[in-house]
Amino acid sequence: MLKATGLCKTYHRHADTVKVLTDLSLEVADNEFLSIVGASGSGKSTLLHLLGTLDKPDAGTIELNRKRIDDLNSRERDLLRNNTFGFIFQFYHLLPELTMLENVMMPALIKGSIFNWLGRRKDARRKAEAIIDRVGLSSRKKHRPRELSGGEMQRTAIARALVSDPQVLFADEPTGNLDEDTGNQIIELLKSINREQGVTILMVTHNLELVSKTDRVVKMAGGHIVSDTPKLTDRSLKFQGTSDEQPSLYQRQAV
Ligand SMILES: Nc1ncnc2c1ncn2[C@@H]1O[C@H](COP(=O)(O)OP(=O)(O)OP(=O)(O)O)[C@@H](O)[C@H]1O
Repeated sequence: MLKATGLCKTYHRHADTVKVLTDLSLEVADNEFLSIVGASGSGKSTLLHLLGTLDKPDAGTIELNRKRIDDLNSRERDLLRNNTFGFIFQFYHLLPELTMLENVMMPALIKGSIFNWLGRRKDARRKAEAIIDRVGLSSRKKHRPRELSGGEMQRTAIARALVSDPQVLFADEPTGNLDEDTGNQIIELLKSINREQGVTILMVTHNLELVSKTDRVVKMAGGHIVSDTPKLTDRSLKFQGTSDEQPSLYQRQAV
């Protein structure tokens, strides 16, 4: 349902040019939970930004449900991002002066027309409260972001991304600032959102432990996809190496 073909992206800064993506193609099916890995600077965030229409490719096309989305004007892109996509970033991007509940309500308030503002506010509040409950933060609704822990801020960011019922969730290092246990809680939350609500998730991460919990792993290097590992299950794993070696993720093969 999300299909990128022949994507190219070069950044220009003063006299420097940085060629980041070259002829990259990728198809992501509905309801997939895909992780994107690779060395720092390999273009993972750039790819996520292009797919999420936060930036435009220099060449190539991006389709969502067989419709081009790379050539939309800025108003059409805003609508797509508000109605169909959700975004979770490493640094949360919460508005500091708003309460946690208001932060979560914000996308639902922006969505739709300026008419019936009061009715929409009521709906947005009801929806936000249900999602806050889902992410386990009902007791923190009146807190400002500075009064929340890192894990709570990230769960707030997830709730905010979900409030407008996205089809696709883009997560850029969603556990990057969190300790291992909190990171695991976040990944379990993303997994349940993927399974129970059928939200397609594309996640950039450096954390191989988290990667192993996703359906499919795309590895990038030098502006290309260098490996694309399909869904792995315990029974479909074949380990290379001796039995007493711990197999790494990239030694696993789907059979
Ligand atoms: N706006 C920009 N202008 C100029 N260069 C940029 C810009 N954004 C990214 N780059 C460069 O493009 C390359 C790829 O960046 P990108 O953020 O996509 O990598 P990444 O794989 O996500 O890295 P990391 O794992 O460190 O976050 C880097 O060399 C980066 O310096």
